[in-house]
Amino acid sequence: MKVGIVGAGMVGSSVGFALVLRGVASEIVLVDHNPDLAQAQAEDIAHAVPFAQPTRVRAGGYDALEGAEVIIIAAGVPQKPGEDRMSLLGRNAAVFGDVIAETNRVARDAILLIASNPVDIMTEVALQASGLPAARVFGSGTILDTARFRYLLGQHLNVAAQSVHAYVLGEHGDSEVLAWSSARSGCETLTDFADQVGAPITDAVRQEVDQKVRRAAYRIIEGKGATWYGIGAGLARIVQAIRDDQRAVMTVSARVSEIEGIHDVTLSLPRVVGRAGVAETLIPHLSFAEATALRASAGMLRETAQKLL
Ligand SMILES: NC(=O)C1=CN([C@@H]2O[C@H](COP(=O)(O)OP(=O)(O)OC[C@H]3O[C@@H](n4cnc5c(N)ncnc54)[C@H](O)[C@@H]3O)[C@@H](O)[C@H]2O)C=CC1
Ligand SMILES: CC(=O)C(=O)O
Repeated sequence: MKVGIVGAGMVGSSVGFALVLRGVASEIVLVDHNPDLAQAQAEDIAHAVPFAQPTRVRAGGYDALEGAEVIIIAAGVPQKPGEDRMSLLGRNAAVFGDVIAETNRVARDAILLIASNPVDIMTEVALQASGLPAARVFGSGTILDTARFRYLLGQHLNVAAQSVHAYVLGEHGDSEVLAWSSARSGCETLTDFADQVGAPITDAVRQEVDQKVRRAAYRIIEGKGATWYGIGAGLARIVQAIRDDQRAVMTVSARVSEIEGIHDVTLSLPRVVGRAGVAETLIPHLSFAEATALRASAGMLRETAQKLL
């Protein structure tokens, strides 16, 4: 599969690297408005190929994206320490005007996979600017927050994160909702599993995990300037689900006609992802508090998108 990456900075290069390590793409093309950067990243990533999987890695202009089946968009600015994702909106929406016009021109059949922040609104911008079907324009959404949630629960329960089934819903951002009530480990409810292994989920544990998930980006950006490994791996995992038509359930950001009384909003819910993109949206059972928080998150995203578009 040919995969295009627009924006060859930390996120773009990390997903390129992860695609090579996982052997997901036969060809990767990096595009950036700084062509020297794209060229240098492509060369560096290509040098990992002999240690990984056969992949052609190159840099190019937009014309080089012709024939790409998936285009990942990670162009724009990242947060500075202390800055929230929403504050990037004006700057990144301006970048997307040019980017989507170009991807439309050269690769209208591609799936657009959005990573730039604020990712839910940027996905809505890409959806409207491209005019493509909603199934083929979606964002990484809370795939990273869900990974953070599963990892932390796995640590608490002393079990593999892969055996923890728990989702973060709504905005990829401050209003996100950790769906504790539907979380499972193995086939047990989270609380049953936790009690059996002697690691109960107390209020203090909930609070600590919630803050560690919700504040992860702020903490990491404070320490190293940006985040890239987690999202790089997550984006490569989504591309793999598309390439192999896996119909894997993932929390990605896409348009839903209605959720918790809010209409036509783009946010993360558990979704079936396969060759055609988003094949199904699942509406989870939530506690009253979770449903209320999801309504607030959806309402905020809808209002923000309406003001912008
Ligand atoms: N969805 C998620 O979970 C995550 C999203 N992000 C977001 O990803 C985006 C990229 O972050 P980084 O890679 O750290 O930033 P970066 O600054 O390292 O890379 C961004 C790249 O975009 C390029 N660019 C800017 N305007 C462009 C245009 N018009 N056409 C082509 N390329 C253009 C820049 O030259 C730069 O190389 C940010 O918005 C950041 O907030 C970052 C981490 C996680
Ligand atoms: C930067 C960002 O969105 C994250 O690491 O969650």
